[in-house]
Amino acid sequence: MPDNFANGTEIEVTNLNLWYGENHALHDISINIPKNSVTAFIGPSGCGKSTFLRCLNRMNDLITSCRTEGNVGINGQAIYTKDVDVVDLRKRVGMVFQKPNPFPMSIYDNVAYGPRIHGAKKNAIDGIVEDALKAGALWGEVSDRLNSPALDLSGGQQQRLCIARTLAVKPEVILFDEPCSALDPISTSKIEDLILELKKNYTIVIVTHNMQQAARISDYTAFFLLGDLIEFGKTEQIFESPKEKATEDYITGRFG
Ligand SMILES: Nc1ncnc2c1ncn2[C@@H]1O[C@H](COP(=O)(O)OP(=O)(O)OP(=O)(O)O)[C@@H](O)[C@H]1O
Repeated sequence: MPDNFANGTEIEVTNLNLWYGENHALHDISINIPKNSVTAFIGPSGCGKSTFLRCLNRMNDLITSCRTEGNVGINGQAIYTKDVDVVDLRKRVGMVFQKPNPFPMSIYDNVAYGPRIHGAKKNAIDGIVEDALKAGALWGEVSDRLNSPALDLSGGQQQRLCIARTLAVKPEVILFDEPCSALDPISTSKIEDLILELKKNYTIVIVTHNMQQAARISDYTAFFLLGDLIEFGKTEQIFESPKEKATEDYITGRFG
């Protein structure tokens, strides 16, 4: 497993196991995820990609049947210890979901929401909103209608708004759970360009069903199968010379 990344390690996972009730859904996962890179999680439906992604900001805590063992460190800080403030953790490790989910409020208020909760000064909010919308590649399309309802935006614009909303609280990591699966090809391409831009400043982890997308935008790829992490490496290596037969079978379309 590569662990001497050019920019260092951002996320360190050691022997992570997860159960939903009796269902042992993740088996002893260990992986180091590099800083300032895009890492893609691929694998057939139900293999645990989204479950594992949600472990990285303790989103599974919200599921009562779910139990986790093992360690996850973000920038050297363990996140499964008792003293961790999960609200602060989710600010550090933001998440963008499959379906754009803006709040039913204005474009401005969507982006201002997080900074306000986290105590940003009133006179700083305008600047934060503008910067986040610019970084989310949406400013040019909405700067003259910041007070319009976010739900009036197109699906692709809503997804970029959700990214801007995540950026507004200055995360270290952004988790994307199939962010383009509800979008058309043009909106998808805008989000992919944005992800490539964002990796300069953030560590990105993306779950995708779309192998072309993984090949286009990720630096590293992890292949999961039935709750196991089968193989992890540079994307080029995983797609061109996988070490495991199961990886090869999956990427060549023999199953999944
Ligand atoms: N909230 C939940 N409660 C109980 N079991 C769950 C829950 N979410 C997922 N699972 C189970 O955990 C396993 C992994 O599911 P998960 O959604 O993480 O897989 P996935 O690889 O992301 O799938 P897909 O590509 O279809 O989204 C599956 O057996 C699934 O049924």
